[in-house]
Amino acid sequence: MRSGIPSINLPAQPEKPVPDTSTSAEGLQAVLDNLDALVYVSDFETHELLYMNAYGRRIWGSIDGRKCWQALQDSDGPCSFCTNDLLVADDGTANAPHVWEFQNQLDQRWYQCRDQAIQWTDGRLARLEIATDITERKNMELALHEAHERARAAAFEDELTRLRNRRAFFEFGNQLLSRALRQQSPMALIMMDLDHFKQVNDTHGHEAGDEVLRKVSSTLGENIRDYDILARMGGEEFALLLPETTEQEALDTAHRLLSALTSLTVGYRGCAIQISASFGITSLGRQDQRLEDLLHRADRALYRSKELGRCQVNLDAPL
Ligand SMILES: Nc1nc2c(ncn2[C@@H]2O[C@H](COP(=O)(O)OP(=O)(O)OP(=O)(O)O)[C@@H](O)[C@H]2O)c(=O)[nH]1
Repeated sequence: MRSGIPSINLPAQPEKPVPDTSTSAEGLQAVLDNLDALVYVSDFETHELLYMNAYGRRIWGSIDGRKCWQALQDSDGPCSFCTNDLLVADDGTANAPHVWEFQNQLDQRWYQCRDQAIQWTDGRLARLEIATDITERKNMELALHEAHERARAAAFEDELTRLRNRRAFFEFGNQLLSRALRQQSPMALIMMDLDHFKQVNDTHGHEAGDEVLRKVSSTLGENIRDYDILARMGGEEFALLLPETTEQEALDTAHRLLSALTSLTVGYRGCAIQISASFGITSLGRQDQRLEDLLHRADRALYRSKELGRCQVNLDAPL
């Protein structure tokens, strides 16, 4: 029966004997020198290079009596990250191969290294390393990691002002609250809302309003401590959580911030925009368990500031 595969007739070739190099030194040399990976052997104690295949010699040059740290890393002594200690057990027997990833200092490429202790041809203990270039994969991993970190940071950042956003306020605020409760240390919260901000938008336009929000944010940021949590909670409302801060210190801070904001002039397309803000303050009370307890009181104090004519600071103390 005919199969569906067309057959071709090749002219008869005279049979040539193929030399069996599969186990000869020549054959092994050909394999090692065509390998797409670095293979080297060095003396376990002196670090002198005993062998390096063509892949390695192309990148790091010939062995020439050099030590592995001279040829491969161009360093002044044995590498601080040398893995030799991991390759031999306390009783002198060889451990399982140690596999790790590492960026070479000379060519800056990433390698996955597979290290093991072996007995060299003259009987001495040696280190065998086989290293494959994983730079492309590593760069992709690093790019992914960076993108992930950026996305994470963006999820906690207010896009317009670069301050922390509401989500970040609760995330970090709850951590600070837990610590304050545990250590029974003082803490205060200031809520702040710009006055008649709608008029800024209506008079100068939304972009001018955005510029005011940015300038207000940087002014607030310049007037607080590194460990205070400042966040834009939405619109023209800001929250400032002050760890290790008493009620009186929070009052002083709020007055200082109010003064900084009322002295601020925001320039926008030839216009000088002046602003003011209302503040509400509270401090951590004995019965408080949640951030919302403080937010509720600070909001009430802020509302009072608005009701009493704006551009002022009011306090709602805990029971
Ligand atoms: N430019 C700009 N405006 C915003 C943004 N978010 C909220 N707003 C505006 O902020 C204004 C808030 O107005 P209101 O809630 O009436 O408050 P207000 O005018 O500040 O009045 P009081 O708070 O009572 O003093 C509105 O006009 C919103 O459109 C923003 O990201 N950019």
